[in-house]
Amino acid sequence: MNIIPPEGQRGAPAYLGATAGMRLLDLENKTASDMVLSEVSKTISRYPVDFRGARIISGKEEGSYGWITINYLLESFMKYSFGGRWVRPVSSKIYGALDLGGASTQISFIPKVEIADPGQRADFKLYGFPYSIYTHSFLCYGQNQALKQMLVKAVEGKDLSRPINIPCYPAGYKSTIAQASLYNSPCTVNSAPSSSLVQNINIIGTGNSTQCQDLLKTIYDFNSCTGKDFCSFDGIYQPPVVGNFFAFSAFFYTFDFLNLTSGQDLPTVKSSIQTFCARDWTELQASFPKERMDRLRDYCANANYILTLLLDAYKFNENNWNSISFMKQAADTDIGWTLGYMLNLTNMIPSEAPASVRMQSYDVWIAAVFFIVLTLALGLLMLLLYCR
Ligand SMILES: Nc1ncnc2c1ncn2[C@@H]1O[C@H](COP(=O)(O)OP(=O)(O)O)[C@@H](O)[C@H]1O
Repeated sequence: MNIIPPEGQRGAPAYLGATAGMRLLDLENKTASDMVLSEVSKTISRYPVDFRGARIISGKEEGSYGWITINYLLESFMKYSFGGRWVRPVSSKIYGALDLGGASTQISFIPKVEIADPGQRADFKLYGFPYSIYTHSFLCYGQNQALKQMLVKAVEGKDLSRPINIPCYPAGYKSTIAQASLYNSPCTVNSAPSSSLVQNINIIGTGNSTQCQDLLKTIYDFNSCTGKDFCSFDGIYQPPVVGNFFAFSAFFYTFDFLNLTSGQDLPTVKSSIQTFCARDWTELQASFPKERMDRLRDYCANANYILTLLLDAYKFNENNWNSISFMKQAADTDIGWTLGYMLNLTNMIPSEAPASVRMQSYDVWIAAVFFIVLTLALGLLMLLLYCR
């Protein structure tokens, strides 16, 4: 309400889209998630805007709208050639999107090969050109749920009366967690032991990147990809990654905190994360007194999670690592699925190329030069005729 001028508020379309946190609640307790949506709808309806509804968007929508957002902001879809024709954009100029949330993560890009699984394909027609993108959203692999899965794996089969070492937490970090809290999500509930979950578990951080990555790799099911040609994990089809990517939201937050968003190569990234993880917890707190404690504790775990997700799951490697840009914004606008959602629902991106289009500045410049030359030539001709 602060941003939209009062005279524009009543006509301003407003939508609420909910993502993976609500998808999980919907699985756990549908009545509760319906109540949340109905309450937020009631509240937003009281505002003087054109509210058009609240709903949980699908993972496919979340992945697709993130991809639309970045390419819209970078103007990858718009190719208008001199002469007034729209030409097909160069596909290498179209970016892939990597989004990491709290409860899910999305990967979307235009692959080199035909997309073999229609379940992971989204088709669009934008400005007159068709696009088929590969997109997949992994529920339970957002960073909060991934770390919960990591803790479950760390305590599995251990004697819980003794302290448990957690290599993903900074060296010297100590805490006590309720056993039940590890299994209070649809992402981990099926791993709960049959005994009652009443123990309190003492955990100790050991800050070891290599062991942390080994532990994190156990949360993916790579076996279900055995024998499949193109597969990331959990048996999910994924063609080889190709082209340039933007990695945003939590990919950015974690790498920004570790000063790793300036295009560092993979060995540098790995060694920075290793050094950060090995730092003593007391010293870390003293060095970052303003940082939220839970975030400071999780940066080591999240950074290693990002490495395993990009390298082991999505199969980026040392050669194409630098095709990933870790960004928060493009064209001074925050990147995420929300802008793409809005552009789609308000039909801001036409599916057909506009019949008449504004001239691009380059074309205007050429036209101006042409006009001046023509005027001068005509002037000279008239002068010549007059003198005769
Ligand atoms: N400024 C920040 N610094 C570090 N981590 C953040 C920041 N903002 C959000 N996060 C973390 O990034 C993850 C994704 O956040 P967000 O994109 O808001 O969530 P979601 O996509 O699940 O709605 C969460 O784990 C959240 O705790």
